[in-house]
Amino acid sequence: MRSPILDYLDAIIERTAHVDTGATADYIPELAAADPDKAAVALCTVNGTVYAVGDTDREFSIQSMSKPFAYALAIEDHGLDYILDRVGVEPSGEAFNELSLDPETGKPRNPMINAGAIATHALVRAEEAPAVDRVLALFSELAQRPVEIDTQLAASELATGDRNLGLAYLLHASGRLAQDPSTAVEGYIRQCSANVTVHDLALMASTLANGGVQPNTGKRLFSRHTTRHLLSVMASCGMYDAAGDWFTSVGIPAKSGVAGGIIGVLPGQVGVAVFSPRLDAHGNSARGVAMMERLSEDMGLHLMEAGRPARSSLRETRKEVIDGEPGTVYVLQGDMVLSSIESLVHELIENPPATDLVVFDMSRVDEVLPVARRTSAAMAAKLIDTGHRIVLVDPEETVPEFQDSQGRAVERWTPERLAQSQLIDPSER
Ligand SMILES: NC(=O)CC[C@H](N)C(=O)O
Repeated sequence: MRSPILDYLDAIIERTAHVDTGATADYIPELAAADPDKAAVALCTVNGTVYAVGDTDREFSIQSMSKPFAYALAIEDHGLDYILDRVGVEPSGEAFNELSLDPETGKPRNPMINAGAIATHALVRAEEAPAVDRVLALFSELAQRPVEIDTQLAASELATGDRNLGLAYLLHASGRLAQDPSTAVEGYIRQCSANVTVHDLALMASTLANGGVQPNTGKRLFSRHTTRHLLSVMASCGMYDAAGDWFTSVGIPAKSGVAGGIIGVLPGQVGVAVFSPRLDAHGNSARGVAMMERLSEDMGLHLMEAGRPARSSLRETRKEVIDGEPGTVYVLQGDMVLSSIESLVHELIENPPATDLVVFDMSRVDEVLPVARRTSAAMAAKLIDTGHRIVLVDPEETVPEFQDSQGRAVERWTPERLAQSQLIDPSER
């Protein structure tokens, strides 16, 4: 049976087929000659299954979508502070190939524009292998297949690469380039000429959605922290001078390339990739943007969407006689996140338990985030200080080492112990 997800992606291709504005990149002769009507879309959730439709076998150069991955590699090589000292993270509001550095710091403004990407490429450790080989090896790990350079394309871009060379000399003159200009530009252009499909890109993006772990091989390629940092930079700078338009309409971290690809990442959920070679004035795929807008709208990808308000974590409150003593049982449920712990604490403060014995039944709780643990430890201390005896029923050990914020251990019961000792006060039912 064909997956309805594939049928849905077919519909995305169909519904955006009429978008034929823009033109293929003309400053790289090989790209100018690309078939402009090719189109493909793919998605891959953090579970690792790729759904791809359209011209899915079509290989095209990764171009600027290589920048985020090379940047993450440089961070893993040197640590974030070292890289931040050399390349900024502020959106430039300028075209991707603008000949400019931040006038105050002399640094490239961010790693997603060419100035920052050339500087970043030169920062990738190259003692054991050329930086571009390490970047290619990384792409291959991400895509689960050997990714190779289109050498004809690389030669074509090098031949017309004056602007990037100009940028590299500018960086070099301000002491901001770790290699000599022509080596850096050649390596950077080869990095941009790696050939990929939307299938590859969806896997690459889903690794970022998955916090840096390739979902199928289980291999950690970037730390969680590097991944979070990278996605933040993609959100603010990934679409160049269209970053604001993009983030308000599509609302996910993304990166485009001048061959017509765009990747987008919904953290924790999914990586998406689209391909269509005609570019808009910002150098982003025109139909690709249209596809992404539809995907975002239909699948609710926008990060700023408030979503369903978090359900209260308090399922019910019961007054019971437990072991012959009156007690109050709070039955909690779901994930304990900021909003749910806040609603519980609010309830405990507005309607303090009337009994000394207070039981928190956490049998239905899935996960307790650190913020919820801290807040509940502080709340527990207040309840103990006001004379309450606290019992936790937590068979799944969602908080294995829970104590109140004064370091006092709280009592733990099994669900059976609670069930046996319960004698529900009929007047409360
Ligand atoms: N936006 C892009 O994809 C630009 C990449 C291209 N290789 C360049 O440096 O001009």
